[in-house]
Amino acid sequence: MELAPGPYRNGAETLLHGEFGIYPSKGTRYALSLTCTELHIQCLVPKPETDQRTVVALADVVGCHTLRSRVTTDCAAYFTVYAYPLKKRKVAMGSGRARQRTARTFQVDGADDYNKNQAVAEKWAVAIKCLVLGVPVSSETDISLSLLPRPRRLLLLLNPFGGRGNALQWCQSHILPMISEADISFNLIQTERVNHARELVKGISLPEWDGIVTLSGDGLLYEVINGLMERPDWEQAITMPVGILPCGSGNALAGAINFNAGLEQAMGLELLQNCTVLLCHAAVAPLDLVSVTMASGTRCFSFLSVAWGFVSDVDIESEKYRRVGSARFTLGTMIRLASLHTYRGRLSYLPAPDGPAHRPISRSITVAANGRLPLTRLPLHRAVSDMGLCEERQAFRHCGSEPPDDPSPSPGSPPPISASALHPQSFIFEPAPEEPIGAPEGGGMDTGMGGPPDDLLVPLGQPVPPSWVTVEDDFVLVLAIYQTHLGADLLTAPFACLSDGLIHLCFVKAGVSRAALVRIFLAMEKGTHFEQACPHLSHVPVRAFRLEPLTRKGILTVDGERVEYGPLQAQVHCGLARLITGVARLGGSSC
Ligand SMILES: Nc1ncnc2c1ncn2[C@@H]1O[C@H](COP(=O)(O)OP(=O)(O)OP(=O)(O)O)[C@@H](O)[C@H]1O
Repeated sequence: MELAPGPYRNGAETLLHGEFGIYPSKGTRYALSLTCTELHIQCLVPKPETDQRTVVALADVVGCHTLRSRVTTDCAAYFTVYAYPLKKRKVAMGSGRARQRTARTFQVDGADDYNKNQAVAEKWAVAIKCLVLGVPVSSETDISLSLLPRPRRLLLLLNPFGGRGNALQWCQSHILPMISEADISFNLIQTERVNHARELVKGISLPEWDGIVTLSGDGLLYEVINGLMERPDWEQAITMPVGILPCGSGNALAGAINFNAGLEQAMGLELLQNCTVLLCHAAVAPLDLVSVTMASGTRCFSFLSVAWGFVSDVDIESEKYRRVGSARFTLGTMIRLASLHTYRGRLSYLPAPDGPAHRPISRSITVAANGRLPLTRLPLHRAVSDMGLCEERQAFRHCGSEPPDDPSPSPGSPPPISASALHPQSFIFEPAPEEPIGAPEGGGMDTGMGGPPDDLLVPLGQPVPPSWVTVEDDFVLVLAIYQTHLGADLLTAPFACLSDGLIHLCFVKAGVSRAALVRIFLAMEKGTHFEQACPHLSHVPVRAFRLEPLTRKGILTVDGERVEYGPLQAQVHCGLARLITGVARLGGSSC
């Protein structure tokens, strides 16, 4: 193998260059070149008639493993690159897209000595893994194992009843194989009831985890965020990277993550695969949270939206059509359109000054009277984890023990995940003993909720400050949204960013025709609804708002979860949480 420091193609620096065989070997030889973004594979033997080159985008790669043959006389070493490129495929109703697993195994055989070949294979594997994880590598870098961070440990929380109830099946068939290839250690827990995830995260020992990932819709992540914020050490807890693998029906945050990564709008399995690939890439970005306070004094933290009127009506009323998946919203929309309601209310808001708001959050650890963090370390029994798998692979990789006859996992076949690893009853978790568990009806929580002070708000009983704007009117809908997506296929606020410090207050006033409303929602799929200049639709970027329903009955939701009906107010806290987005941006990091 030789290092080729010069530019390769399009000015991209070549980090590594080498000539290898392939497994299974048929005498074919390839030249491999690795740049920061791509792996170029050029066939050398047999010589192709044209300059045929396969380019693997590292954005589609999730991991790379080194392998050794069981045949002791084989002194070659091997490395396998796992990638999931998007492929067009024929589906029942036309054509769709899906990611297709490719596992290419290269044979390093330049030396007569296994150890020398192994060193080369490891160098390639480390370089590829560094690039996938966003660890900076250049042609000057001395590539060695020490560059790699230790494998991540993720707590996976799966709601078996989210969406159409596919989460467990998709987890086994798509998620676990991919994250195992990415060397992610996991502990998978199936939630058993409402607020179970919330209780779990209140009791975990933070240093044991590099992230908490929900496998469901947005509701489960809402529980996780609020569970973290309920902890006495919330300031520390909320810096825990959180992620979402969409198995729900709305999947709004997953839609936003997909959009943030520059990927084409996706639904269902394609969205899940996109988000799992991004999860493997580890990059974390700040995420705005909005503190919502209700008349009862209940306070909760929201990452998505507050909705009243048409949107919350459809969301809650369509719950009964859950079995049809995301189509429940289309069905609910048609039904709601047929009996369009208007709601009288008072909407007050503090307009945002021009430009994004990046107010630093002061963090100070809440310490108990004895000077220690007021949390007990609790046992999380690891009956549902991949520990066995990881240890096996580790031993195989570094000691060369138990090498397989066939070092290459056959393309398309995921690594073996034991079905018993997914047994629904196989974990025990003790909730934090010092705090009462459970929340008031409506998804909120008691006033003991931690979190930063809402310095822009005055108590709900008092008039809003004079700098606020108030609109009293009949509304068809009021939607405060802070992410781009209201559902995986609803690009409601295309201008929103994960941490712009803005609440995008959107409202539609009474008088809008049904046809105009349909046009707005149809255009929302592409995010072009504001271009229609509908006079009834308004958008104001704000820092805080107060909503006072003057109609006696109605539905209010926070992140799609129903909350108590009545006045509420909210303020944004810029970048309070951390979201696994998989794409490195300025100010981001890795989990
Ligand atoms: N085992 C369980 N049984 C019943 N409900 C559960 C269970 N686990 C979690 N939940 C609750 O299910 C609710 C809905 O879950 P979630 O929002 O994640 O899925 P969804 O509603 O299908 O998706 P979306 O919010 O994207 O529409 C959550 O509020 C959560 O509290």
